[in-house]
Formats: sequence, C-alpha cells, structure tokens
Amino acid sequence: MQPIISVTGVSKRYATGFEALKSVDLDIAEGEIFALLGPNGAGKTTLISIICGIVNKSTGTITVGGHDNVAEYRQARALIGLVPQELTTDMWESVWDTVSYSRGLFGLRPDPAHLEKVLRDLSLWEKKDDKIMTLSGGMKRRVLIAKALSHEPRVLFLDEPTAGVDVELRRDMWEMVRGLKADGVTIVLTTHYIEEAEEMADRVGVISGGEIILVEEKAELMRKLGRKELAIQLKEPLSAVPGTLAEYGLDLSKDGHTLTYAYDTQAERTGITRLLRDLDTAGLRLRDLDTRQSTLEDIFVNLVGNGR
Ligand SMILES: Nc1ncnc2c1ncn2[C@@H]1O[C@H](COP(=O)(O)OP(=O)(O)OP(=O)(O)O)[C@@H](O)[C@H]1O
Repeated sequence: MQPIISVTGVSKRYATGFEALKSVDLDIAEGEIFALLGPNGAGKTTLISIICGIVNKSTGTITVGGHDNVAEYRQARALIGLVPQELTTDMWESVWDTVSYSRGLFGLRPDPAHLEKVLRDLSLWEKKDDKIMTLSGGMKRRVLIAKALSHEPRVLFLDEPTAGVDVELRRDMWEMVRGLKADGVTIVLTTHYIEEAEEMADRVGVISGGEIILVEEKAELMRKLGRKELAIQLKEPLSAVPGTLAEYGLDLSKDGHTLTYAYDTQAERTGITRLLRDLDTAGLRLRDLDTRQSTLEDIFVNLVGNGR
C-alpha cells in the first residue's frame, strides 16, 4: 500500500548554516500511530514543520496522500492537521469561532455537526462560547487539537502533545488519539516521553542529530526490551569460555571473572537452568549471580548516544 506520507532525502540547513536534518527518509503508513522520539534539538519539530509546509526544506521530496507538498501544496496541506507545541491561537475569540475559522481556512463549507462532535470528543462543548484567554492551559491545548481537526484531516501531527500537561489530560489525550485511529486517522506524534511511545505507538522512529537512526515496530522494540542479562561471577578467572559452553554465546569479561548470558524473558525457555547445570559440569564455581533488564530507555539512550 502506498504510504500516506513519504519523505525522501529531506535535509534542512537553516539560514544560520545549522544543518537540522540530514537526508531523512521516512514513510508513514495510513492508519498507524507513529511516534517520533528524540532528545531536545534532534530535529523533530523541523521535520514535521517541513512535512506540514510551514518550513522549507533544503533538499528532498515529500508527498502527502500522493501530492507533492510543494508543487501541490493545497491538496497536501488539506489532508493534514497540525497541533503545534506552542499555544498559537487568538486569545480573544470564543472556542466556537476559532474552530469554525480554522475550518474556513481550508475553504470547506461550515459543518456545525462535525465541529460539535470534535468539541464534544475533547470535552470542550461546555466551553464553546468562552473566550480562549479564560481557559486553563489544558483546555487551551484541547482547543489547538479541535482546530487541527476542524477540516477533517487524514493525518494528525501532534508536536509534544503532553509536554507539561497533568496526568488526567495525558490520559484524555491518549484516549482521544486512540479514538481518532479507530476513525481511520493516521497519527504522527513527537515526544520525549518513552512511556508515551510505549503506550500509544504502532511504530517508533528515533531521531538524533538530524538523522533518523531507527524505525521499528513497537512490538519488536518490546521484544528487545524483553532481553535480560545474567551476569555470572566466577570464583576463579577464566582465560576463555570453555568449548562445551559455546552454544550459549557467553561473553567473558576482560578480567575473566564474569560470564554474561543474554536471554529473552518472553521466550518459553530462557535456558538458565540448563546453563547453570552445564557450568557445574564444566567445573566452574560461582561466586554470585546478577540479572539486569534492558529498558526501552536504555535502548534509546544507547542509540542516541551513538548517533551523536
Ligand atoms: N529557525 C531556526 N534557525 C536556526 N536554527 C534552528 C531554527 N529552528 C530550529 N533550529 C535548530 O535546529 C535544531 C532542531 O530543532 P527542532 O526544534 O527541530 O528540534 P526538536 O527535536 O523539535 O527539539 P525539542 O524537543 O526541543 O522541541 C536545533 O538545534 C535548533 O536550535
């Protein structure tokens, strides 16, 4: 199936000479929730701003629903809803007016029933006549989402949707995103929060220093997450792993005192019982055992550390 968004060889050099993106390739499948993870300054906002046509790219091509996002800007932009990080909306307007205006910008006929559904889904219906400046920060964020959904986009971009929001609003956001997915909307969200990617995403992309360094199904990442290491401390140091233990792929520390066995916690058999028996048979005496689980955070920090 053709991806709904296709980014090919996109780079960005700002006027300052800073290269914020380095030849990014990325496809987003229709209907998925894609989380773009990366540290501050990695290029997340730059990338989504370029896809949405707010920032010009230096090289490369982007299509949205098959439309080139420069040559066919209007068609491409009409398919996209963008919820920016910053509150950028007219504080003096009422919720209803600002959301209606956003829809009008796309040249669409008024559709009060659609806007009512959007506002109700975001628990904003009661506030529809309130001026935006009178709303709480969390409610203002909901207004930004309502604006982004006003023209019935097929792809919704959420830039750091839950940065600085309370737990309740975060839960509501996640709920809303799931509802949109159920309606067939593709979601791309940027986040620093690994739990958010873990909770929401079908696929995860990691960006660091302007480069996409990993794109993977979340389930696959979770499988990696499921890996554990067993560190076996030996009473007497070894100079090499005994040949009879070759099948375990053990790692011997430089000082010869520790053997490390990596295993999959989700596998039916971890092989630990057999390994311990074989260690005994090989005549090795143990001082201590220690296990350590790699988290998605470890994987992330590792990747980002290496990507710099
Ligand atoms: N208009 C600009 N001119 C020059 N440099 C810029 C401009 N906008 C962003 N940058 C730089 O480009 C890099 C990427 O910024 P970007 O906002 O895309 O990162 P980010 O991953 O979204 O970060 P954060 O998580 O902090 O929002 C940063 O080093 C930033 O300072």
